[in-house]
Amino acid sequence: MKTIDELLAGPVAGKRVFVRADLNVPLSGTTITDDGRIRAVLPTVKALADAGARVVVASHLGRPKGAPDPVFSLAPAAARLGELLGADVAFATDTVGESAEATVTGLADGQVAVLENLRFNAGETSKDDAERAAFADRLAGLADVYVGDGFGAVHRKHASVFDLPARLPHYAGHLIATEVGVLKKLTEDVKRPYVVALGGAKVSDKLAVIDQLLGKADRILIGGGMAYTFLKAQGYEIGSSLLQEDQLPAVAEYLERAEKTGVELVLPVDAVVSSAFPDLKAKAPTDSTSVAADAIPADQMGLDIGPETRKLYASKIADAATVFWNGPMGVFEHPDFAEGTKAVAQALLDSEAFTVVGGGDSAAAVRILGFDENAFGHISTGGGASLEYLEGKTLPGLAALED
Ligand SMILES: Nc1ncnc2c1ncn2[C@@H]1O[C@H](COP(=O)(O)OP(=O)(O)OP(=O)(O)O)[C@@H](O)[C@H]1O
Ligand SMILES: O=C(O)[C@H](O)COP(=O)(O)O
Repeated sequence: MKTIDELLAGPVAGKRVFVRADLNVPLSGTTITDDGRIRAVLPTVKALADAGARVVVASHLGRPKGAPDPVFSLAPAAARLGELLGADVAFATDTVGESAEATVTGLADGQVAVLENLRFNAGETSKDDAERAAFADRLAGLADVYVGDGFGAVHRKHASVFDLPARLPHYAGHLIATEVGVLKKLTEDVKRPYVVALGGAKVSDKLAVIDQLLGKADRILIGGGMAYTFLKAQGYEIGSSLLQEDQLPAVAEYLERAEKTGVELVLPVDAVVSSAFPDLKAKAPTDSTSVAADAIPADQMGLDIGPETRKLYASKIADAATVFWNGPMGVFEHPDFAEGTKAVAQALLDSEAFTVVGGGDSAAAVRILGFDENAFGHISTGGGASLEYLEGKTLPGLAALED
């Protein structure tokens, strides 16, 4: 994989450099609640701008449905990037249309522009190769060189991640180089006991990862939204908690396999439940209570791991040599459901283990809940991406940078 250092070793001034970043930051309205992913791509953007490149930054944000949707605009991220750079950052109100073309044409050497959300175009995420290729062709028209630095999205076979680098000279940015360097160590020589804690809300993506992790980790602790599919597979009532019904047979098989192979697959023994999903903006107090995992009332939903589970998971982390944690244990954005995530973060810090925290929201949770991010071994900007990397999968966005 050629890195940006090779690009910077040659003449870059005046070149239009397309930086595929992951600016998928958590938002409350238009307010960015954690800018970690923007800060993470700064070294690449700054190095290119300082070398006189015309830097075109592109990213997705959230999961819009292939058409413009103001809720998912990258305008707040572009503004924040400008603040962090201490420079004016131009913003194109589309991705490949008139605004993008005019914005890129108007860039002077050393200036930075951000394009609107790539996923406002159906071609970005299309499963149809030709549709993705057509969109990638249009993106390629905006640049001379491609720098891949959106580590959080390298597991996606999307036009800007996979198809575009094939059309331009391509390099890995500083963030991707750093992320791969650290995660590689976990695949090559992992110190045991190796404990993986999984949570979050992208249940369908992350359940599949367990299949592979069963052959690698010594213990897997399950929290967040995915815990309820496991509890349901055990025959428990889970009320209106998140459920991935089509995965129930797979989850039952994981439980069986873990038992046979001696991997500890640890499930919550209690949960913090509420009658409704909380208002994350007003953060008004809720009717939350803690109940045993086998006693979730039919009209309630599980939104965090309970106090006994917190103790249990802390004890399972205490003697680990390596811990990889992806996905908040609960809806940490509301104080009534943040204790599980806090407890796991604290357990990582209390252990002697090499700790890796992966995921946009997981990393944000650590910072928002007041932990010192430098106290962890590595905070990865990728959740699904880091999990799939650890599985040993070929990631489209890394493979595309390789030749
Ligand atoms: N029990 C639960 N029910 C519903 N949502 C939950 C639950 N537990 C956690 N969450 C939500 O999960 C979200 C984060 O999930 P996600 O899978 O996106 O994690 P991540 O660390 O950002 O990983 P990635 O980078 O792959 O997105 C948080 O916004 C949190 O509120
Ligand atoms: O948050 C993430 O994990 C990345 O930004 C990828 O987002 P996605 O899961 O919507 O593809």
